[in-house]
This record gives sequence, structure tokens and C-alpha cells, in this order.
Amino acid sequence: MDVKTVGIVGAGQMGNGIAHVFALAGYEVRLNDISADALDRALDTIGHNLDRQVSREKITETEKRDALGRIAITTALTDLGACDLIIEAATEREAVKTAIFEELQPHLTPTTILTSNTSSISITRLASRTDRPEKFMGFHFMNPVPVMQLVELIRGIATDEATYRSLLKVVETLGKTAASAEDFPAFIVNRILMPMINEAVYTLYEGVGSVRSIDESMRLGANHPMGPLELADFIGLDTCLAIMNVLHEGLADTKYRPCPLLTKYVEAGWLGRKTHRGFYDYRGETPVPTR
Ligand SMILES: CC(=O)CC(=O)SCCNC(=O)CCNC(=O)[C@H](O)C(C)(C)COP(=O)(O)OP(=O)(O)OC[C@H]1O[C@@H](n2cnc3c(N)ncnc32)[C@H](O)[C@@H]1OP(=O)(O)O
Ligand SMILES: NC(=O)C1=CN([C@@H]2O[C@H](COP(=O)(O)OP(=O)(O)OC[C@H]3O[C@@H](n4cnc5c(N)ncnc54)[C@H](OP(=O)(O)O)[C@@H]3O)[C@@H](O)[C@H]2O)C=CC1
Repeated sequence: MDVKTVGIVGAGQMGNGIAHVFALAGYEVRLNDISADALDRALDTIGHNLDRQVSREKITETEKRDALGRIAITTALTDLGACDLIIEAATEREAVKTAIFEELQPHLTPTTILTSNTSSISITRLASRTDRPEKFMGFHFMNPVPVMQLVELIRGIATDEATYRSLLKVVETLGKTAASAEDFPAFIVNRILMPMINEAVYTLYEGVGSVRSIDESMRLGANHPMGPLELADFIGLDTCLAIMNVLHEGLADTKYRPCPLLTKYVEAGWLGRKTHRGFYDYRGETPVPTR
């Protein structure tokens, strides 16, 4: 299937990054969110990130203008029906994702490929709730999308070869690298990364280190570009907790038990950078640890 138009559902940090890279690669993009404000913020962020690429001479002013011209925003999910490829990038909750696919279904063309950018949820289960499990895949981009090279491709039990090949081709046109993962909780990257982040939260919870000492230890001692708590704030603590819950429930092993302190932050609505408070407080000039 030759993909030309891409519908993206959810205009949060992942949705806007995905829209950015697809528009820059020449695809027509329709970006949807339930919130008109989220759509406006997404366009601002995309413009700002494209400006940065222009100032670093990665792209030209014309390429930036053309990319922005290829992105249409809409709060009506049904406007995405005619797209060749749908990428669902809404909140990491299975009920939210299933409801989106159910609402979209009657408006889709028979050839449309459905994908989810889920970080952890079973692709086979999401696919089974649609009319086209053979045309359904996990299409997992990394944050920040314009920078990170990897895209995980996850086939559900019913995904056909033609769908997989179409997505491989799409990844190539984006200039990114695909890695295939089997459909088990949190796939590859988050199966390894998220228990590390959860362990960092336990390290804080048990008083082994402070927010600063934990992050500095991993930045300077293990050469990670960000400390684990800084990275958790960057990903979103709600998303981190949702992934740990999928690992814990899906693999039924206590080693994936989410740290109670992570739960507490999420319950407080301190979700990290996106709410301006998490393990750090981002409301001032420089981030300040909250513990
Ligand atoms: C949860 C999941 O399901 C899966 C996941 O995504 S897990 C999260 C995976 N991501 C990571 O682990 C990110 C770890 N952090 C990093 O790699 C780096 O800190 C970082 C790339 C985010 C920033 O790097 P840095 O050196 O501190 O910043 P900086 O030098 O300003 O930026 C490096 C490049 O990234 C770009 N950049 C930084 N942040 C960006 C953003 N939010 N959007 C777009 N571009 C961005 C910069 O423009 C710069 O580009 P060039 O090299 O082309 O000039
Ligand atoms: N954060 C990360 O580092 C990564 C996240 N992912 C995955 O990507 C997905 C999105 O994550 P992320 O962008 O971080 O999350 P965000 O919270 O930044 O964005 C999610 C967006 O989806 C919107 N939304 C919620 N319900 C619907 C709906 N029914 N229809 C349309 N839009 C909806 C939200 O609106 P509102 O705010 O109004 O609820 C919000 O704007 C998740 O599945 C996550 O696991 C994958 C890779 C990395």
C-alpha cells in the first residue's frame, strides 16, 4: 500500500512530534485531538521545533513552510477517515484507544492501515476490537520524535506481511530505523527502560539518593543523556505508571511493581514537564527538585 495521507489521533508531545516528521517527509497530515487548545499548542510546538532545525541549518525556511502547509488540524475524528494510515497517539489508556478505533471504523476506507503508538498495550488485543486485525500494527516512536532514530514495529498475531512491509517502507522514507519487537507487554525499549526508571524512583523512595544525586549518578556514571528521574518527567509520569501497570499485570511478576512514590506523584497531578511539576518543578528559571 502506497501511503500518502496520514491521520494522527492525539496532539500531545508524541502526536506533535509524529506530525512534524511526517510533514517534513512530504506526507499530508491530519492531526486530531479532543481539545482545540491541544491542537493549537501542537502547531506552536511544531513551528518552534522546525525553527530550531532551520537555525541549525538542518532544513531550509522553504522546507519548514511546506511542512507546516501539509498539516491540517481537526477536532472531528471522522475527518481522518479517508487517510491511508492512522497513527493513534492518545493517552496511554486502553479504553481511550479502543473507543477511538471504534469511532473511526465506520468512516475508514477498506485499505486504511491502523496503528497505535502505544508504549506497552497489547497490539493483538487492540487489533481484535477492530474490523481489520490483519491491517493493524504497533508503530512505536521515541520521544523526542524529531531527534530519536528508532521506531519499534510490533506485529499482532493477525498482522499480515503486506501491512508490515508498508510500514517498513514508511519508516525508511522518514529516515529512521525500524526494529521489530514481538507483541508482549511494553515490547523491547520500555521492557528494559521502564523498570530502570521505576527502580530510580524506589532509590529515591528508600532514601538511597536525592533527586539530584540519582540523576547525576546515571548521567555521569553511566553516560545516560538524561538522569532517570529527569527522563521520567520528560516522558510523563502518568505514562510511566501506565507502562509499569501493563508490565505488572501482563507478566504477573512482582519485580514490575510500580513504586508507590510514582503513584503518589501521578495522584497529585504532578505528571512531569507537561504539567510543570514532577520530580522537578519547572515553573521557575531552572528546574528545582521537588524532594
Ligand atoms: C516512553 C516510550 O514509550 C518510549 C520513549 O520514547 S523512551 C524516551 C526515549 N528518549 C530518551 O531517552 C531521550 C534521552 N535524552 C536525550 O537523548 C537528549 O537529552 C535530548 C536529545 C532530548 C536532548 O539533547 P541535548 O544534548 O540535551 O540537547 P540539545 O543539544 O539542545 O539537542 C540535541 C538535538 O536534539 C534537538 N532537540 C532537543 N529537544 C528536542 C525536542 N523536544 N524536539 C525536537 N528536537 C529537539 C535539538 O534541536 C538538537 O538537534 P541537532 O543535534 O540536530 O542540532
Ligand atoms: N511520552 C513519551 O515519551 C512516549 C509516549 N508514547 C505513547 O504515545 C501516546 C501519547 O503519549 P504522549 O503524547 O506522551 O501523551 P500526552 O498526554 O502528551 O498527549 C496525549 C494527547 O491525547 C489527547 N487525547 C486523549 N483522549 C483523546 C481522544 N479520545 N481523542 C483524541 N485525543 C485524545 C490528550 O488530550 P487531553 O490532554 O485533553 O486529555 C492529549 O492531548 C501514549 O500511548 C504513550 O504511551 C510513546 C512513546 C514515547
